[in-house]
Amino acid sequence: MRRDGTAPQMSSLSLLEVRGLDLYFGTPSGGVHALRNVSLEVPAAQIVGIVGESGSGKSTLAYTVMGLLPENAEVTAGAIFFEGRNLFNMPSSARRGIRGDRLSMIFQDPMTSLNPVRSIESQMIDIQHHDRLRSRREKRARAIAMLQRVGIPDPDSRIGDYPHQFSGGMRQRICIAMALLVEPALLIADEPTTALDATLEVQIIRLLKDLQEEIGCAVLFVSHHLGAVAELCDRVAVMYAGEVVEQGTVRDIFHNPAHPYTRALLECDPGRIRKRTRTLPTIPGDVPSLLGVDGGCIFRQRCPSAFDRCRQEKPVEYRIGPEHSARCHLLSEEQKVSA
Ligand SMILES: Nc1ncnc2c1ncn2[C@@H]1O[C@H](COP(=O)(O)OP(=O)(O)OP(=O)(O)O)[C@@H](O)[C@H]1O
Repeated sequence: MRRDGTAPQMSSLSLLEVRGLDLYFGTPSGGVHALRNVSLEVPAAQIVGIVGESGSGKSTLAYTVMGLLPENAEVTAGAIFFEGRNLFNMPSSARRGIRGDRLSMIFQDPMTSLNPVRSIESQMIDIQHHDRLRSRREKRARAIAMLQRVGIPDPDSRIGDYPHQFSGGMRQRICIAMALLVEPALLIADEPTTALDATLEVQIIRLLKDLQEEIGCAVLFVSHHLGAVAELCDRVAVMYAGEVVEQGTVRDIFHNPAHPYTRALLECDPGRIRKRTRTLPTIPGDVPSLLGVDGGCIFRQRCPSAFDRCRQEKPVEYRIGPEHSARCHLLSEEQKVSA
């Protein structure tokens, strides 16, 4: 696994490539090792889900890609390539440019991205500031058309309203409209439906899928909700306590899970996926502390199949299929992904 920041060769078609990422948060109790050797790819125009229990590092990964980490975070290894360029080697002005233009994000709470004291109109015109060819009038017309597309009734008159004048579901639709107005190559959606009721969630998931197909952007979709991931995504990465323990196509993960953690999530109650239960099933035991993580398998304390080697040695990534891999000693040495 390359962790040196040299450009990727094997999968040069991917829009986003996260390679061997290690990240710590400095805290008074010591360094929280929140991401460990995380590698992930998002091919152009595909939807990749990241699923895992609370504290597994999903949001931290999303914020690292966006370049929106808090001051106590430090990336100690790895690289992130976006459209072939290492984001960590760019000046911050170039990174900001990419963030407003090629990369967009929607958050769990719409008010994270909406300014409560500015009208939707001024915020939607502002977000198009990279576009120097269109006039303000044209930008307003584009904003209205996008509001219409995401299902805001009477957008012509409502565009002048303020965020508090819309319901939670409508606010999230407005955030989606704003994020897609710049026609990003990659949209990062960090649990965008968690604050909504189940009916609204279904509507927002369908809207995201339709818009992704229309615009042709890729989506990195962070979620607790296995059903939503199964419905929306092409590929899935399963995270546990700061590591990607398994990744593959939706079919690989939901029909042929290889890692005991993924299996535990699915076997707890397979009907939950169908019934659209919105929280991840609870599996016995607790997520381990990320202070002073040792060299063994991170899942071993909760793993029904753990054996001696799991305590002594961290599993490498084993290839199970063309796009399917997992980090577990139960998988044979012959399937090891070449280093
Ligand atoms: N600013 C911070 N300072 C210290 N530790 C942090 C900080 N932000 C996150 N962490 C820790 O990093 C780990 C990963 O957190 P993260 O929020 O990325 O997980 P998550 O999978 O997104 O969880 P959730 O589903 O609850 O949002 C957790 O142990 C968390 O406590």
